[in-house]
Amino acid sequence: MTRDDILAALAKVSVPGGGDLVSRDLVRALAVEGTTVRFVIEAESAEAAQGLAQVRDAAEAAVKALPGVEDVQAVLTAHGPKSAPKAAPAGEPPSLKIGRHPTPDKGQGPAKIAGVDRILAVGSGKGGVGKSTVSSNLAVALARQGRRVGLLDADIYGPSQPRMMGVSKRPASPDGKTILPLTAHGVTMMSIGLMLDPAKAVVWRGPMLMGALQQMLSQVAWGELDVLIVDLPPGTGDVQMTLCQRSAVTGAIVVSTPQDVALLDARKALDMFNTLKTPVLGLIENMSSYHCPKCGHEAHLFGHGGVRAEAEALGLPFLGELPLSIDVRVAGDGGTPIAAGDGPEAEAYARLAEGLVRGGMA
Ligand SMILES: Nc1ncnc2c1ncn2[C@@H]1O[C@H](COP(=O)(O)OP(=O)(O)OP(=O)(O)O)[C@@H](O)[C@H]1O
Repeated sequence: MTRDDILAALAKVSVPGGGDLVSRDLVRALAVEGTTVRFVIEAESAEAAQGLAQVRDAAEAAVKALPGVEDVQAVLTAHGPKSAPKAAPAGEPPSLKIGRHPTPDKGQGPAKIAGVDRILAVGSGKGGVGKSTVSSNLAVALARQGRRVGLLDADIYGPSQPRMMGVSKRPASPDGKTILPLTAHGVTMMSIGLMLDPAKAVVWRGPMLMGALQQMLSQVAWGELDVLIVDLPPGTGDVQMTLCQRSAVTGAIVVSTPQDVALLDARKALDMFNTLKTPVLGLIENMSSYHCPKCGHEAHLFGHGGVRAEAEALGLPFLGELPLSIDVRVAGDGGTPIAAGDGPEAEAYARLAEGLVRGGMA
């Protein structure tokens, strides 16, 4: 059983309004693991998604009928805001030149992004604590709650959102100036990883990357958004400074694991946001607890509760804890964030998103 076999089966599933799942380009993040097949059907709008429930059932049945397939999981999602621009056809290079020297700050102060109500920066003191995973899942969880959400991958040194959100198309730039973002799992998204030839990116120097970040902030046509989530690079560097000084960032969220070493670094990130006068909206503990899938025993591999205690000590809100789970990694690697499905991890993200909406942060 290959991807092509599965796509051939999905091409036989008709869609209301004409065509089939493949010819209408509705299948995303197709993943085959052993005898399990996972994919996402992404409708053009929330209304269209409602009418596709039967199509999803038919798609699952069609794939399940293939020899060698035992389990099929199809998730139905919708594009975000109706006004979201259409993506460029696959492979079409943008006419825009990305990457240039940054323009000097003329002292005009932080700028708002037209149509965007709030900008939330997600940072971490050290790499690998799950900042990108939290950013993408939080974006998807908020979109599932009806918020209009954008996700900017500002991790210009190692962009991971295209992989985590299952997007690889190049964004279009019809006028050579405006960049049209893409849509995935109900989230409007943009990443420098979508604009660059990966082989060339590595030879870029800092200033060129900073110029590219400025372009992403000022030239992407985000449309109307309740919240734009910005996935920062780890640590405390130029990107954080450029973002907080040039854009009207509503606030920052700092992600940490519970270990002491991670917390030590998280404090540095908190100090940096203080220096930049960006309000810290709260802390999140990732990789908090682990439930053994075999026996259900709960373990705390990196400790537990350290981030909550740190937030209390600093007088900052503690926004929530997210479990360590292999499914979170597999989902992220497969291009469908775990928050797009059901289960305890998706529920943890839904609770986190609810808290942010209740607090007026998203
Ligand atoms: N709660 C979790 N459970 C299991 N795996 C996780 C969890 N959170 C993140 N991961 C995995 O840990 C790895 C690092 O996560 P991620 O890339 O989100 O971290 P990051 O802090 O953004 O790192 P970077 O420094 O590379 O930007 C990824 O493989 C991700 O799938």
